[in-house]
Amino acid sequence: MDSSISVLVIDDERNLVRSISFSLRDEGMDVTGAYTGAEGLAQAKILSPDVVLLDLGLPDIPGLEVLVKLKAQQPDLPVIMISAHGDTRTAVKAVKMGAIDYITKPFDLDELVLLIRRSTEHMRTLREIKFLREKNSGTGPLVGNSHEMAALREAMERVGNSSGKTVLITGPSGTGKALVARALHDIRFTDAPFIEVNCATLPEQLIEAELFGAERGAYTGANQRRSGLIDLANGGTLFLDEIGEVPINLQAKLLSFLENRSYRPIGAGRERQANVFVVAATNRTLKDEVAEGRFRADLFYRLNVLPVEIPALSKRDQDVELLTAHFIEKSARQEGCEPILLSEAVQALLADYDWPGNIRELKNLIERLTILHPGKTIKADMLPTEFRPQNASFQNLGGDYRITVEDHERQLILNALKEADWRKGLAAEKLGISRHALKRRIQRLHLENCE
Ligand SMILES: Nc1ncnc2c1ncn2[C@@H]1O[C@H](COP(=O)(O)OP(=O)(O)OP(=O)(O)O)[C@@H](O)[C@H]1O
Repeated sequence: MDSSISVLVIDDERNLVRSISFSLRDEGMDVTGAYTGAEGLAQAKILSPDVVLLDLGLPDIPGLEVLVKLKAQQPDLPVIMISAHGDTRTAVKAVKMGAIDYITKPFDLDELVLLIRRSTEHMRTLREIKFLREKNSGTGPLVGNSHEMAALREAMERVGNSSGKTVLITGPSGTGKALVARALHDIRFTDAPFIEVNCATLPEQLIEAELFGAERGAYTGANQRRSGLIDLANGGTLFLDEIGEVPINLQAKLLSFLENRSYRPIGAGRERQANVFVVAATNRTLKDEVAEGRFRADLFYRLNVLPVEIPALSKRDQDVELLTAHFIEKSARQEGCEPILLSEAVQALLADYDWPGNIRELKNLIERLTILHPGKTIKADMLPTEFRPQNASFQNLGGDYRITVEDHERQLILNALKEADWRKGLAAEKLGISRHALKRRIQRLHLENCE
């Protein structure tokens, strides 16, 4: 029951207001009716409702004008427009002017209930993001409300405010290592250089000269003295991204620099000093690299003094919803369009997905959907194929999309579990998903007691 949702219906058709009120109250919502624009505006001021249903054709003030006034009173109030059949143009205009969505008369009351729930949920998430952003302004633009994220923020505060000079950030690709590196720099310094070096993209022959610098004539083509990036980072941060890719023959020189912050540019007679905070990052397991002989053990231990680990997104699925809402808002701002909305089926599919490309994959997906379907409600068949459950039919669904997908999923999972004699690892393999994803689905579909 949605006892916490209060709805203001502004429409001059008294019968319609009555039947809407009846249905919504049945769903546990608080409903107030207003029959003119002026009355609606006054009620909105007194009640501060969670959502407003606003008719476009009111007798006293045009619906669009009421919308503008409502948004001026309460900018983040979700307003759903009610449009007459054939007036889609004005309804679309209203959405461009800030309404969250519209529904056309005659409409199905179940559809209206869904729309209200989705709109209030969307608004709640946006408010939560705003709140978290303000709360976390000390640790930069990191979004996420999972325990893992809280632990990460704590570790960052500790490391950023410590006197430690070397940090190693580890985590799979796309989890936010570069973002964390920048945030650590921002905690430690207010106005200092932040120099980023991607050790994977620099050609092996150039990396030494780039990092340490070179004297004129030190090698063929060195026509003038060249400052190294370490020199440029002096007094600030040197971010060594993809540290696992540093060629083995350069690792000793790097180690020596990390130990005493002194280095010798190529061809130079004397050593130089640089006071830099070194933040290194890798998506490799450096211990394995050491075991395989590709990474020096002493360099690994020197780097690993202050480790910061970022877990894969699949290990903190609690963050998916907030990150999704964050990227929806950001992409809409970037594209200058209304934010997309996600249907319940899509929300369920995103929550279940394993995100092998982590946050980068989620960000790219939302950007793509925003560009392709600006301001639209995203349905399951608009998602790339990897998001859709195998063998589920997406044609001709008509009814409750989520339930239909869930039925397919439940049946597939039960079949796989039975075939695998209830061994989850084997069943997950048959389904082509991870054991972790299978466990989550078993919980969501309440299949725990079927064994
Ligand atoms: N917690 C977060 N909140 C908001 N945005 C995030 C978060 N984590 C990552 N991102 C965004 O996701 C994208 C990928 O992050 P980033 O480039 O920092 O990952 P990475 O771990 O350094 O990846 P790689 O190992 O491939 O270099 C970036 O656009 C980043 O801004």
